Amino acid sequence: MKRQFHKMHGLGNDFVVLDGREQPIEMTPALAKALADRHLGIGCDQLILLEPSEHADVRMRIWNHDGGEVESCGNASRCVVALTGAGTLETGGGIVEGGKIGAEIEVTLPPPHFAWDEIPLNYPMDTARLPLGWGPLDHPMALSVGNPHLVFFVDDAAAIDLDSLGPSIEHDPAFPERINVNVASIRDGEIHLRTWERGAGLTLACGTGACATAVAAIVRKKVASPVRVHMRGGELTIGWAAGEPIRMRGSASHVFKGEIDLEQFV
Ligand SMILES: N[C@@H](CCC[C@H](N)C(=O)O)C(=O)O
Repeated sequence: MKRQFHKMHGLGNDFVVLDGREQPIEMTPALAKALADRHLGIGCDQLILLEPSEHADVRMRIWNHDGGEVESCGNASRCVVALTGAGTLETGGGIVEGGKIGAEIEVTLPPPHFAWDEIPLNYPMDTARLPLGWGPLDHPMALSVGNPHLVFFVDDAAAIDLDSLGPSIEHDPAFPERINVNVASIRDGEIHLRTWERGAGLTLACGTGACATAVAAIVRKKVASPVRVHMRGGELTIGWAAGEPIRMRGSASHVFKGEIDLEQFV
């Protein structure tokens, strides 16, 4: 049976969104990976499935490009709010609130976690400044904004060879659920960010990466809130104060609507 899908993106971080609220869809890692494949499927960084929720307007489930199901996706949260008009989303990373502000979408993620076992790390460490390093990258902050992130501050994020460092950091045994890797530079009070995403590689933008990096930069007193975060695909504005949820504002774009026979992929 053919199913409708929406191709969307947030700053070039692209998604295939399927709606299983009325007619359920049985998603598997293999099906998600096949649909996300840019040669053999529709192609996307993350596959998003909408389901009914008892706790929010919509349940949003997320699979990475490699077929692994994960907890949170900041850019997709804005896209789902824009697509459905939902005010609340149930995600594996908690309830996300969202709404339209002018031409942009603002979503609010639950407060970040800094405890080593909540990120999670494999053993206790000072998460504010991990005693670890990989080549030119060292002493990152580790935190969870619903999903796990490392944030490295460097002089020039563009000069870091993330294509080779990203995979080894993502798969380091210190991180039992693997990890998203952010490298950031601060210029004129604003953040310039590149993210190696767990399960998706180098993307044009990462919403939760921008949130994690803004939180880390505010904790280390490198910037004030709200802060502008520049990525290759565009900009986000992130606001946060200790103990509070994280506010992220930016665009959400609908590219096209299509139909696909899911049976052909199983
Ligand atoms: N692109 C996303 C994050 C998607 C999930 C991430 N790769 C993970 O594995 O946690 C975003 O915009 O936040």
